[in-house]
This record gives sequence, C-alpha cells and structure tokens, in this order.
Amino acid sequence: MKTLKKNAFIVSCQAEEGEPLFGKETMVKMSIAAQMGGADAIRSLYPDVVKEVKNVVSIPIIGITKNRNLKGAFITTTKKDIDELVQAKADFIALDCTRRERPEPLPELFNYLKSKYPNIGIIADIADIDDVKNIIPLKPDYIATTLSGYTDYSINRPCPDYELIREIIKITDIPVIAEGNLSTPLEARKAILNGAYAVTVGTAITRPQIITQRFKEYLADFQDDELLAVGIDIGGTWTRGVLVDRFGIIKDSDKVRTASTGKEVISNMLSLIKKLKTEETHFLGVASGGRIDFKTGVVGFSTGLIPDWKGVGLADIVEKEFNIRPIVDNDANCASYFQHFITDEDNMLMITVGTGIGGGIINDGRIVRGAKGGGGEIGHIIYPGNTKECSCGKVGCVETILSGRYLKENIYGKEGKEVYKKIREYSKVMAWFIDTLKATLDFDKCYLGGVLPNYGDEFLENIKNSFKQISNEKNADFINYSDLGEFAGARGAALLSLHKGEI
Ligand SMILES: CC(=O)N[C@H](C=O)[C@@H](O)[C@H](O)[C@H](O)COP(=O)(O)O
Repeated sequence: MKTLKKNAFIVSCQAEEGEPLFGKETMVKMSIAAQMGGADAIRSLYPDVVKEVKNVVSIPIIGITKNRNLKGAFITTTKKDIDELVQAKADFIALDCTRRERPEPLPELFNYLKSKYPNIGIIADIADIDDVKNIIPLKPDYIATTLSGYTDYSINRPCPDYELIREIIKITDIPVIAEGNLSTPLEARKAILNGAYAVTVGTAITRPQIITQRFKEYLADFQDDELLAVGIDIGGTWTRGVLVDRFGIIKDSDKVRTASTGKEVISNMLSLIKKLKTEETHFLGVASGGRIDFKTGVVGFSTGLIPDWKGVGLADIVEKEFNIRPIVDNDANCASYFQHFITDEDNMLMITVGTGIGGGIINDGRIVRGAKGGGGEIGHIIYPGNTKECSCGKVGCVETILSGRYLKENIYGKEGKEVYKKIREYSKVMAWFIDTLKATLDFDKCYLGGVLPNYGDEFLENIKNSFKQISNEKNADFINYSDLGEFAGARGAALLSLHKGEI
C-alpha cells in the first residue's frame, strides 16, 4: 500500500455537476496547478476525472465518488464505486464512514476493498468521534475529518474542527487527515500542530465561485458611494462628532457639552449623528469613555464621569435609529487608532489626558482590547503611595494625579513657586507611568494627547527629563505630544467603522 508522507499537504480538486468548473478538463488543469504549487497529493472526484488526472500528475491520488441522490452517506458507498476508482488508478479511496443510511454495509465495503485491492489505501471520512469509534475495528489506513459539520449529528461542531483531531489522536494511532473548512495557511498549520498527520484543503484553493463570494461578502457594506463615515466621541466633558472620508479627512464636525444624564447623552449623540450624516453615509463609529465590549457594543463599566452609563447598549441604540450597525470602542482606543492610521506606527501607546486618563495601546498593529474591553484602561493603575479616591471606586489611581482635572486645579493659569513644584511632581508621576507601561509593552512611540499639548513644549521637556532621570533609557525622544486635535477620537471611531474594527 502507498502511504501519504507525514505533514502532507493535500489539495482537493473537485467540482460537482452544477458547479462552474464541473468537467474533466478543468479538474485536470486544477490538479496540474496544485502539483505545480507543491501539493503532496490530490483528492479527486469521479472515476473519469481520476483517470485523466492520473495521466498528468505524478503525486498520489485519493479517489472518491459522490452520489448526492442518496439520502444518507454519499461519498464512495458501493463496491461498484470502489471498482471504478481502482480501474481509474486511484492510489487511495475515501469512504463515507458516517452513521447514516447507506446502500451497502460498511464492514462489507472494507472487506471487499482489503481482500480484492490490498494495495489501495483506505481513508475513512467521518463526522464525529462516535464515527471514529465505529470504524476503528475496521482498520482504515487513515481517518479524515471531512464530514464534521455535514451530518445532522455534527452540525454544531466547531469549524475548523481542531477539537475532533485532538479527540481522535487520544483514542487511536490511525493517522488523521484534517479536512473540511480550512481556509487559510494558518489554519492548515494549526491543524497539523493539533495532531493531524496530513491536511487537505479544497474550496479555499479550487472553488473560485466561493472564494469570490468570501471576498464579496467581506466588502458587501461598500456600496456604490464615496465611503463616508460619521464618528462620535463621547468624553467626560464634550461629545464631539465628525463626518470623514476614508482618509480621515473631516468634511463636517460639531460638538456639544456632554450632558449630565445618560439619557441626554444618548439623545445628544443621536442628534449629532443625524446632523452630520449625509444620504451617502453608511458607516458609523462611536467612541466612549469606559470599558466597552467591542463585540456587543455595550458599555461594560464606566466611572462616574458619564452618568448612568454602565450597561448602555450603544450599538443597539444607534442601529435601531439609523439601521446601520456601528462600531463602538473605547475613546482612547479610537484616538490611538487614528494616531496609528496617520503615522503607521505598529507599536505605540497613547495617553489621553482629559477629564480622566485614557489609554490606547497598539501592539503589533492591533488595538489591545483585552477579554472584556478593559485593555488600555491605564488610568486606573495605582500609583504607589497615592491616597486619593478615584471616581472608579478605587483608591490611588494614577488618574487622580495626571488627569485634566488635576491640571486645572493645580497648574493651569496658576503662577508662582508652588506651580513649578506641582509641574515637577506631575512630570515625575507621568515619567513613572510611561516607564512602567514601557516595561510591559515596549512601544516605539508614546503620544500624550487630550489637553496636555495645550501646556506647551516646556511642559513636555519636563516630562522627558523626568523620564531620563528614572529610566535606564537615556533617550526620551519617543515621547511626543499628539497633535491630531480635539476630533482625534471621533475620527478614529469613524475610520474604525470603515475598517470593521480591524486594522
Ligand atoms: C462535505 C463534502 O462534500 N466534502 C467534500 C469531500 O470530498 C468536498 O466537497 C470538500 O471540498 C473537501 O472535503 C475539502 O474540504 P473544503 O472544501 O472545506 O476545504
């Protein structure tokens, strides 16, 4: 019997009747292309196709037949199917080994194949672990996960089904071929690393109509228009809104004071969207302070800065009003996204100094959101020795000494010796803060945004000097003001909506 080599990459070149590439000629060309690309074997459908493919490729062929008219099992289910595939010179034959109705009993097919054609390798296509238990006594040469998700009893299995691979290798030494719904090189690699002996990929390589559909679906929200987006940034003091194009260029903007009740904040947000949104705008993004569950668009936790905010389902509210599902993200995440978008920096930290302290972390080009959206909530790191009560309920958060509130109360517009002392203290804490975060994240750039740039270059120099004093890095040039203006968060939210929240 021929064997498949370890970690083999198998390409399934199949088209059934009704599919655009159906026919020997196209499948032969597809198989040649797969071999040219380095495939270690081909999975080929119907004896007449197998025969032609065998003439032009030198790699092994797994032959199958499908009979879609059958109610239950449909991949190579009869002795006649087996005879035809052997005559066509298949090296391996895959049999449907699911627990479904079938024309001929499985043990009979196995016996027939093994006794009549001992040189042909048998692959058992299964859908779940109970199928595997059933066929182990029949001793197939390989087990393939091909039918996971395709029987009524496996419909809810994970996809790709790495879990099934792991389950199989626990109970048998028969090598497993990972097959079914593997769409990317990363997924193929993961299948092998989860224990598969070899991996088969079909649709993602050989069904252009489905590949096209996948692209098209991902781009489906791009309509025949200019790709405009409205972004709203709900901060502790101001609620700002912009209408931008795909480059983040502002077409229109407006702002209102953030209201004192959650209800009013929502009503102001909706009014702002209404005002800025044009007929052609199909993308909406909302940035808000607090912990935002990016997947559901719900505010998970918020300090008292915005009242009655915890639990508000921002995405649902906006969708209900405008019939567009918005992207909802933390305000500092949105601001840092905009900074990343403008500067192309893949490892950066943004500290936004406003009513509170916000943090936006871009790590390897992605926003760090964490499990529940709390990633980057750096203002609530406790500064050693700080006894001030924070609006979040904790004591000692660095926000209580670095926020805009603190600056306003102690530094802004003040004169005299006392102020210099306060500036020195502020710089020292900010330097500690940056150094602590750098030890965790090792970013290339740190941007200070929000109201801080209004304090001028000398203020920034103080922070940099304090950093040089406490850190073993003697260069503080990576610390800069973010000069993207007051609409950075709103622009970031709008752009994120165009990018589906990804970067
Ligand atoms: C369920 C079924 O009929 N599977 C068939 C089995 O031969 C093929 O249509 C699949 O293309 C093949 O298994 C590869 O899987 P994917 O195309 O998902 O990479």
